[in-house]
This record gives sequence, C-alpha cells and structure tokens, in this order.
Amino acid sequence: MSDPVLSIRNIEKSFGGIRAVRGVSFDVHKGEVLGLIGPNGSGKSTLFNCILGQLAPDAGEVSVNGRSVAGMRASQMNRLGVGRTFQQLSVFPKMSVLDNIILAGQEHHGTMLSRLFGAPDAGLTGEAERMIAFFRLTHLRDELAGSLSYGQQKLVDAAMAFMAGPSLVLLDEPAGGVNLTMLSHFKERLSAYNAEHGTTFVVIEHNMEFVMSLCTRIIVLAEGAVIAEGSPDEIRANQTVIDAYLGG
Ligand SMILES: Nc1ncnc2c1ncn2[C@@H]1O[C@H](COP(=O)(O)OP(=O)(O)OP(=O)(O)O)[C@@H](O)[C@H]1O
Repeated sequence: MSDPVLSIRNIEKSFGGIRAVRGVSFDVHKGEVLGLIGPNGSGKSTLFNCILGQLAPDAGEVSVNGRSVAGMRASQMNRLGVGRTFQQLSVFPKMSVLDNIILAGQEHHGTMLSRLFGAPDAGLTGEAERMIAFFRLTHLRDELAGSLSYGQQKLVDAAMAFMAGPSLVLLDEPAGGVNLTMLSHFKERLSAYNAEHGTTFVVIEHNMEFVMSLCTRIIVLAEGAVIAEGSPDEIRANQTVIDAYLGG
C-alpha cells in the first residue's frame, strides 16, 4: 500500500481533568473517504483541531504526506495541500458565489506580491467557474451567497475548500442542517470529486445514512478512544458500536 496521506500516532489531548482524546492512532490512504463518528463529546472535534494545528496535542504526531505538521499554521497546512470545511458556514454573505470562490482560491495561492501586482482575480475565474459547474451552481454564479439556501451555501463552502486542489480535505459535519434533497446531491458531488481527483477525505458526521453511503471506512470514537474501525457494513454490525452509539 502507498504511504499514508494522513498519519496520526498516539494523539493525546486533555482539557483540565478531561481526557478528550486518548492515544488515538490511524492512517488514511490516498483516495480514502474516512468517516469519524462517535457520540457527542467523544473527541471528534478535538482530534480534528489537533490534526489541523488549531490545537496543540499534549502528545503524539500528525504527518501529512510523510511530513510532520507540528506547529504549522493554517496557511502552511493549505500550502501542504490540506483543505477544510467548517461546521459553521464560512461564506461571505454579501459577496457573489463566484467572488467567494475566487477569494478562497486567492487565500490558498496568493502571495502578498501577487495580490498587489497580479490580476485582480489572480487568474482564478476559470477555475472558480469550473468548480461552480462541478457543484451544479452555475445558475447561482452571480447571486449573493447569503441569498442561497443553507444547503446551497454548504456546496459553495465545499467548492471553496477544493479551490487549492488539496490532496486531503477535512469536512466537519457537512450534512448538518442540509435538507434531504440537497443532501443526496451533496453526497453525490463529494463522491464524484473523490473519484475524479483521488482526493482523500476525512469526515466528521452525525448523519449515519450520509456517512455510511459516503465513506469507504469508518472509525468510531467513544470517550476519546477508538472503539471500532471498519467498512460501513462492519460498523453497522459491530455490537460494541451499537451499544456505545448507534443503538442509543
Ligand atoms: N476547549 C475546551 N475546553 C474544555 N473542554 C473541552 C474543550 N473542547 C472540548 N472539550 C471537552 O472535550 C470532550 C470532547 O469534546 P469534542 O468537542 O472533541 O467532542 P465531539 O465528539 O466533537 O462532540 P460533538 O459531536 O458534540 O461535536 C468533551 O468532554 C468536551 O466537553
């Protein structure tokens, strides 16, 4: 098997007396869509934040494409090919869909000099339009992002995360608050993106149907530790998981 895109080893993180993440280790390989599930408070967000450098783990190692990312800032992670979406939308509501996506691309690509002296769109309009077409948002290209439905804004959010052509994208509850019709479209587009680009995804999600149909492998956390790992079918049938989570 190829070297992992993401490798985490023995990650530990406590808040005061609470051991939020207890010695979690796993690898994620190119093209995998890994789901991270678990009850509320099981440590999913803390682990995500340790991977993304927003929290410093108390112990353990995180590597992306073989390189340790300890102490890296978000912009450095971007340059290394790591994108993310947030639980809360990160679109600018008073800007058009197109401008939001161009801006996301500029954040990923732009240096101070290229922003001062380069083309105003940093040559990103074509790429942004392809991304808009990919997510089937062309009819909304010039609308203010804030006027779109919540589900449509989630698609814009994902398009923004993909503008840098990342090799790894961490998606934080992509299905949260999205209605059923939009959800199947969103899932289908994420799967298509993964298939076309071989991009690796790690997804935190509470919506079981969404996570089971999107992910190729699932890791279950409970009280900060991994309690199960396997294919969606294996996880559905795992009694420990049913007891800790799915049966609840
Ligand atoms: N900044 C913090 N300060 C103190 N305790 C925290 C902090 N962040 C998380 N925790 C605690 O760490 C534990 C894990 O929380 P975390 O948010 O990582 O879980 P989660 O699985 O993402 O939950 P949810 O599904 O509800 O988002 C919880 O007990 C939580 O209260």
